[in-house]
Amino acid sequence: MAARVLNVNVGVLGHIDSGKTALARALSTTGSTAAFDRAPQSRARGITLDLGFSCLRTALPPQLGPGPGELQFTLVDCPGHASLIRTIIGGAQIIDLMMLVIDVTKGMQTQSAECLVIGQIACQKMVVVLNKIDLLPEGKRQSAIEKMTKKMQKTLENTKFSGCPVVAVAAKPGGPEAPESENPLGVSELIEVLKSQAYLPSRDPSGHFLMAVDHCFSIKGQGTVMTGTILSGSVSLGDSVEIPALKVTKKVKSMQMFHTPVTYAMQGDRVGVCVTQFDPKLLERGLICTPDSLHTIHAAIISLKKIQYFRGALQTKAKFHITVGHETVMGRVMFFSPAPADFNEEIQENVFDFEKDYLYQEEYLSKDLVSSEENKENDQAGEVQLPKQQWALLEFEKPVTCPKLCLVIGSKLDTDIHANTCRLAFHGVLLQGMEDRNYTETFLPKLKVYKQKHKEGQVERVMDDYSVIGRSLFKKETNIQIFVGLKVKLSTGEDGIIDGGFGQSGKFKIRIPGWCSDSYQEHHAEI
Ligand SMILES: Nc1nc2c(ncn2[C@@H]2O[C@H](COP(=O)(O)OP(=O)(O)OP(=O)(O)O)[C@@H](O)[C@H]2O)c(=O)[nH]1
Ligand SMILES: [Mg+2]
Repeated sequence: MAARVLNVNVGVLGHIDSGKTALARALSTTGSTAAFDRAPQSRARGITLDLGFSCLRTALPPQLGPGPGELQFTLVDCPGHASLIRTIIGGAQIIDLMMLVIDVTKGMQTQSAECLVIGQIACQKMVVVLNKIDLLPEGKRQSAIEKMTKKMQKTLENTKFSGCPVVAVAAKPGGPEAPESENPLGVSELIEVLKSQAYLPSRDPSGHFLMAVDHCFSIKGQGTVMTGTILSGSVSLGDSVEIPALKVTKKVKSMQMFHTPVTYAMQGDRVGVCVTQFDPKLLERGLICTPDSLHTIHAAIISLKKIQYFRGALQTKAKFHITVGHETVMGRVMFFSPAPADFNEEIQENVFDFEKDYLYQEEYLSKDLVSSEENKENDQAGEVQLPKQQWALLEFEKPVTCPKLCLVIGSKLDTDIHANTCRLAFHGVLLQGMEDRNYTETFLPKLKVYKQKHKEGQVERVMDDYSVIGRSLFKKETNIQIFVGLKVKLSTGEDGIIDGGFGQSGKFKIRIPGWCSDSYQEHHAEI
C-alpha cells in the first residue's frame, strides 16, 4: 500500500522583509514553479509579490495516527508588503496552521499585527518564529530572545493563539551577502515544533469542488495547467470544471501533486490540474469549481464582527474594500441589529431569518461606541447592552463571484500604508447573496429593517383605571391601526401600549397594564 501522505498547509506570514521567503527556502525540500521569489518581477523588486508554494516532507508524528506514512507541510509563502494584503488574505484562507515571522531585532511591526488579525480570522493554530537571531550579539543573544519571547506572549495573551510556541531561528545567517552554504540556525527545532502542532485538518471531500488557483501556465502539446489549493469537495480525472471568470467549462486531462501524477485530489490538497488549452494570461489567479456551483452577486447580507484593533467607526453608508472569498471589490454597507426584544437572542450560525424585524443602525454597535460621552450615563446605569449578533447589507460596486457561506473581510485599504494602524475593519460570513442586478426591487423588500423613530405627544385625560387618551402624536388622517401594539413610555415611567384611535382628530387610546389612575397628573407620552 502506498505510504499515506498527509498534507498540512502552513502559511508564512509577517511584516515585509522579516525573512519569510528565506525561511520557506530553509525549510523546504521541494519548491513549486512559483516558489522563492522566482518570478521576474519579484526578483527585480526584491520582494515577494505573489503566493509562493514549496513543501517539506517528514515522518508522520505519533499524534497523527499509526504509520506508515509521511507528513507533508505545504508552505504558503505570503507577501509582506502592505499593498499586497489582498493576496495575504487569499493565502490565509487556504492554510491550516500559520507561522508569524518576526524580525527579532524589530519585534511586532504594522503588518505583523495585520497578519495576526488575519490569522485569528482564518486559521486555527500559530507558531511565532523570531528570525534573524544572527544579528543579535552572541553574548546577549539568549537574553534578547527570551525578552522578545515574553513580549510576543504578552501580545498574544488575549487572542486565541495565547501560549502558542515561539521558536528562534536565523533562516539566512549573514543576510543577502552570506554564501548559500551558510547553515540556517534553529530550523530543525522549528520542524519539530511544526510537527508537534500538526493536526488532522477536517478534510471533507463531499460538496461542490472549489479550488483557489494561484498560478496558471501552458505546457506545449499538453494543455493549460492551473495550480492551486482545493478549498472544498474533490476532483478526479475526466471531471468537468468551470472557470467562472472565463465563463468556460473544461475537462480535467491530467493532475499532479508536487510533480507526482495523481487521479484524485480533495479538500486541502495542493494540486496542478491540466485542462485543454486556453490562454493562461486570462487567469492569473481565481476560482475553478463544479459547473454552476458558484454565484455572481451584486449585494449580500453578512453576519459580522468588528475587528478590535480597527480604530475607525463602522458607519452605515460608508465604503469599504470588501474581500469576498478571493476577490476584493469596493462596497457600501448598511449595518443593522436585532430588534430590542431580540437583543439577547443566541447567534444563529450561517443562516439569516427573513421573518424577523431588524433595527437599522447608523453605526455598528460596539464597546467603543457605547463608552462615548453621550452614552456614559446609560452605560453606568447598565442600560446599554450589545446584541450577540449584528449584520450588514453590502452593496458591491461590481459583481463578485464567490461560494455561498464564504469568509468576508472589510478593510480600509486606502488608509496610508505608513500610518501605524490596522486597516482591517470587520470580518464575517456571507449568509445571502443577491444575484439579480435589480435586487433593490426584487429582494430588498423582503428585508424587514426599520429605523427607530422617537416621537413625543401629550396625555390629555384618564379614561378609566387602565387607560388614558393621548394627542399630538398623529395627524388626523393617519391610520392609527398600523401603530396598535407599539409601546409608549409615560414621563412618569410607566409603559403603555397603543390600543387604537380615539375620535377623528388623531387622538389615540393608551392601555397601561397594572397602572392605577390616582397617580395621574398632567404628563406626556413618548413613543
Ligand atoms: N541576517 C539575516 N538576514 C536575513 C535572515 N533571513 C532573511 N534575511 C534577509 O532579510 C531580507 C529579506 O528576506 P526575505 O526572505 O526576502 O524576507 P520576506 O519576509 O520574504 O520579504 P517580503 O516577502 O518582501 O515581505 C533579505 O535580504 C534576506 O537575506 C536571517 O536569518 N538573518
Ligand atoms: Mg518574501
